[in-house]
Amino acid sequence: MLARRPRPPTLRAARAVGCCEPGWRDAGEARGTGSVQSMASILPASNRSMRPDKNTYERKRSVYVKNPYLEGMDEDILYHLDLGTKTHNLPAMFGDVKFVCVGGSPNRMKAFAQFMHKELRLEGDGEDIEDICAGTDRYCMFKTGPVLSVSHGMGIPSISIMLHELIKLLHHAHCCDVTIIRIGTSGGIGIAPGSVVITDTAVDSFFKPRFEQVILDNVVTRSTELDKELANDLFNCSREIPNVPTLIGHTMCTYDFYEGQGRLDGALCSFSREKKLDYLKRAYRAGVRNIEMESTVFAAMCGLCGLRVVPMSANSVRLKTCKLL
Ligand SMILES: O=P(O)(O)O[C@H]1O[C@H](CO)[C@@H](O)[C@H]1O
Ligand SMILES: O=c1cc[nH]c(=O)[nH]1
Repeated sequence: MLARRPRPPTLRAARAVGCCEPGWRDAGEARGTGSVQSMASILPASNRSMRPDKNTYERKRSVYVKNPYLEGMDEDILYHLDLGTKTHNLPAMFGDVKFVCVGGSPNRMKAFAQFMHKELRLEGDGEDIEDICAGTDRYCMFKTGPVLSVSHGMGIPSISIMLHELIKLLHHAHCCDVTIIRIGTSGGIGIAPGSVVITDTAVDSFFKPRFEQVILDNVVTRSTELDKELANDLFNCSREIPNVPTLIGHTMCTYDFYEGQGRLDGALCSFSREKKLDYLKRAYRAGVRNIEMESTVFAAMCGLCGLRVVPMSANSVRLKTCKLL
């Protein structure tokens, strides 16, 4: 581990990522305990290079967009966030953002922002924190100090629309050295219910570390490389938290909650219980410890645009350890 730089005073007290705070659970999903991670301990710590252009902390790592058309545009409207470059002063509103935490549900992300507000000991109780995207009901966004908490809905298409606009927002706001963490739920494979999986590799349904984006009528394969040092930092933080089993493992990202994850209780099911078990066991042998629905595109897009990125999910159990024997 490389030597840490001194932390900004506003963040010294940051204790973060409260997955077990009120609002963490969605109706209908049985989930166990979440985790509380120390965000203070994962402040920009390294001078190691990272995609896409080997920038270092000493030189500040900007949030990139990779779209030659954007620069020539008179105005950029972030439709689904209800924000824009002409209607809002994005640098003033968001220029100090250092951490972005995303998750599927609006209530969870609001509860998380309120939790962070208290952890950072900011003025007031944070209960009246406002949804910055209230003008649209697509996504919710809350800001407390340097932490942005954003909902992304379910699945790759939903999170990818949000990420396009979020990344442009961070770029327009001139943010640098931004860490992004998905604090989600997942189905665990061969691990204790309620444990938290910090993803080291996001894989697709074929257990491959890739994200296939259809662009026009081409399939473009993108890397799902994650920030291993951030994953290790988060894991080290988890050691400070009793009673929340935490591990680092591969996360499988599927396009569907039911058939895609081997569920027998969807409206459609064309495979046997044995086939399901065989698939989940093969996933386990490939290093997969949990399943969710966003990690590959999250890794691919954020990695390409210069953010430190890691998905992290608390899990209910899809395949019990005893079934692996
Ligand atoms: O808990 P969130 O963040 O919504 O994520 C998980 O839960 C949803 C399915 O219930 C999928 O989006 C999956 O990735
Ligand atoms: O995608 C998901 C999310 C939560 N739990 C699951 O089993 N799968």
